[in-house]
Amino acid sequence: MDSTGMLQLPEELLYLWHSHRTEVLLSAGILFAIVRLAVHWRRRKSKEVLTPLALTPTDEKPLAIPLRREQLADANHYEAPLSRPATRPKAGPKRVTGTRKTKPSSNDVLAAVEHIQPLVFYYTLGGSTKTYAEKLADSLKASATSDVLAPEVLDLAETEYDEYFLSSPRKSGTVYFYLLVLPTYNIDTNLSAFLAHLDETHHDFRIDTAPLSGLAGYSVFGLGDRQEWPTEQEGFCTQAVEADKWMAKLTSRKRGFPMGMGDVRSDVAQRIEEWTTGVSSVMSDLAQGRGLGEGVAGSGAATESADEESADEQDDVPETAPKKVRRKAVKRSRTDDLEDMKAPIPVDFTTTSKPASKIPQPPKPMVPESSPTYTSLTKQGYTIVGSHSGVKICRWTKSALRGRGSCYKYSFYGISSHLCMEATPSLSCSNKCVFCWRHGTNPVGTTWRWTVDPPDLIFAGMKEGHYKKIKMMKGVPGVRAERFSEAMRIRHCALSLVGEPIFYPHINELLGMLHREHISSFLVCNAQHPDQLAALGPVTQLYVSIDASNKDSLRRIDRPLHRDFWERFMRCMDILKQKRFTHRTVFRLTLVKGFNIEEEAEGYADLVERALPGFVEVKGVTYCGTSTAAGAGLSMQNVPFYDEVKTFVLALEAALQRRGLDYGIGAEHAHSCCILLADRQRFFKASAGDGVPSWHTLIDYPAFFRCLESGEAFGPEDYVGAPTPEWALWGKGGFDPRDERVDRKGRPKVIEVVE
Ligand SMILES: Cc1cc2nc3c(=O)[nH]c(=O)nc-3n(C[C@H](O)[C@H](O)[C@H](O)COP(=O)(O)O)c2cc1C
Ligand code: SF4
Repeated sequence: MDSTGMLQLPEELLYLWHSHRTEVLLSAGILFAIVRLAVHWRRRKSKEVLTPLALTPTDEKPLAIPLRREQLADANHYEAPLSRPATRPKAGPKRVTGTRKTKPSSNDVLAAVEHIQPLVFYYTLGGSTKTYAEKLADSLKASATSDVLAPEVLDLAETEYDEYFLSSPRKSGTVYFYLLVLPTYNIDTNLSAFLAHLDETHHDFRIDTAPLSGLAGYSVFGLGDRQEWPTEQEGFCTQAVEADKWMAKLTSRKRGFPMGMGDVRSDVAQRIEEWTTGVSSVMSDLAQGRGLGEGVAGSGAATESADEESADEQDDVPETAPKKVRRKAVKRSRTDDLEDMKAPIPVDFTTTSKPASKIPQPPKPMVPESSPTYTSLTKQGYTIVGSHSGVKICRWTKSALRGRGSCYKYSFYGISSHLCMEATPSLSCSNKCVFCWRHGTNPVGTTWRWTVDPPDLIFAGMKEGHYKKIKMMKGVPGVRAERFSEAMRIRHCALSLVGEPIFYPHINELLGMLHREHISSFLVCNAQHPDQLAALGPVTQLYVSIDASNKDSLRRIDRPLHRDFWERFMRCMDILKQKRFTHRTVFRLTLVKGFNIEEEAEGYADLVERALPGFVEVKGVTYCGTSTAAGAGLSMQNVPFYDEVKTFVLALEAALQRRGLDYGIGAEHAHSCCILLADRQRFFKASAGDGVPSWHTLIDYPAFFRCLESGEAFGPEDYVGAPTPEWALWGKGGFDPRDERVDRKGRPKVIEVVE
């Protein structure tokens, strides 16, 4: 190229650029894009190779957890509750993935299990706890089977807590039941460290809330010294109580049997023996696949009394309203015939003499399973027995099981509420009292027009229903082992739940069955069935509800279905006067402010003069808040204060004395707003020991059964019991100081003594 050509080259290039620049730029862009895509694709490929595919086996070791809980992932334990993220979580909203895990129920845990392995843990300083733990183990060993193996005994001082108390031990086909036998020391010991470990495990946010839920169950027994630490508030067995509390949380309430407690200076041997029997039977139940109880894991389904409505006892309340009273004019049969009644024959309780219908209707069940009444009653906690009877455990029974006091019948007559069954053989009644607890769906009537269940079926069904409900209490916190064991033998029956017990044609046979099993009977009737009252056989204590002192008041408050209700009522007074020689008779007055208190003391005194009952129980009404009550114009305003009940009782006592009747105040139970007047002639007498006269309102139950079995005639004076306890006398409040008093939330309450 010459020099001229050289000079023209830039011009040529510029010309070329101007004429082809679009194509050049486009081609360069495409080339660049291709290169970028190629680079990107290569990078992605290399990334995928670095991360193994899900579920692909890898040789990489899992990250070690730099904490003291490594063994949680150990194959000998249930799944590790710790889950630590391998990478730092990104900031931003938390994303939750995966499926919701349900907690294993006791039955799930037991599904594939062949044996129960009891583990006995103990702690000791002085040696006594070790001795009892070994005795326990020997006893369990003696009764060991292929289902419930002989126990292993472990000293907590030599046990790795993490091995047993961080997750449930696991062995194929075996599930463990922990038995903890613990003393209490108010000084720092290894036991304090053990309790701290349980506390820490429960509060450790990294650990599952119930890491020991894989256990079949657990139970704790405490040894303490009552001489130095008389009550739980003062320190008796507090460390065992604490262990029980933590174990309940860690196992998700798998308390298999209530906590037992024994005093090393007195009853420990007996208490631990009872507890051993209890835990053995629970383990056998578990081995036979019966689970820990009904309802929920650990039988904790039963309502916790501390949280429960503070409804007062619901006994002795009569029936609610019928829509329409249907009179069945069957001729009144003689009560003597009731005993022999085998077929369901309608019994007429009225005094009308209408001829019977030409075409008799076949009797129907009173409360069929398909009826709304059945649903309503079972919802309220009643167990329906057969077709017309019911049983329910009352709040006092639950309270007594937890050592929190019995009902007023304990203070007045010596009935421990945890030994008491509340039942009725007739859910139907012939009144519709304004203060009735039932919610308006109950059967009512003046005649028995339903099928009649045989008494043995009723008796067996009542007991079964009662024990079933008691058993449901075994996992409830605070239930005392010895009371739970005692409760498995019914000693008293309050035939008063709802309805009218003497409505049932075979009431005497049913009473006979109770008495043959040495179960005492308290029967409450509504003073509307004089013939049945006259024919009533032996009863330990016979109540008649006296809800008013005159006809108008009675109509207003009881709203009776019988037209001749007042005549019936007065006839019952006369029958009761006769019965005072054979029966321990009681007037039950329920005071409703604005209905039956004001200016009625004189009228009630007249009734007492007519019937001469052994006792007059005066009780303020308990407001049930139902629509029935509201419809009758009842509100909290109608519930008298205890002071008002006291004022009334003093007025009644004075009115009785003016009539020359020697009644005095024998006992009180301020908590139930209840006061007892008693016939001084019969129940204020010299004590066997010191000869000093005092009130004797308690009942000698063994003497009652002896009288009954002797076949001789006997009266209420033949089974008068020991003196009324000091704390139950007038002015002392009536709360047994040995029981713990708590408020509605279960917190200890200061005892207010009424002076
Ligand atoms: C220093 C000391 C403190 C105690 N503190 C309590 C206590 O607070 N509450 C209790 O109920 N018993 C208490 N006790 C009683 C023991 O719990 C009881 O004697 C138990 O049987 C001891 O068990 P061990 O012999 O296996 O160590 C205490 C005993 C001692 C020696
Ligand atoms: S008498 Fe029995 S059923 Fe009635 S409140 Fe007392 S414990 Fe309960």
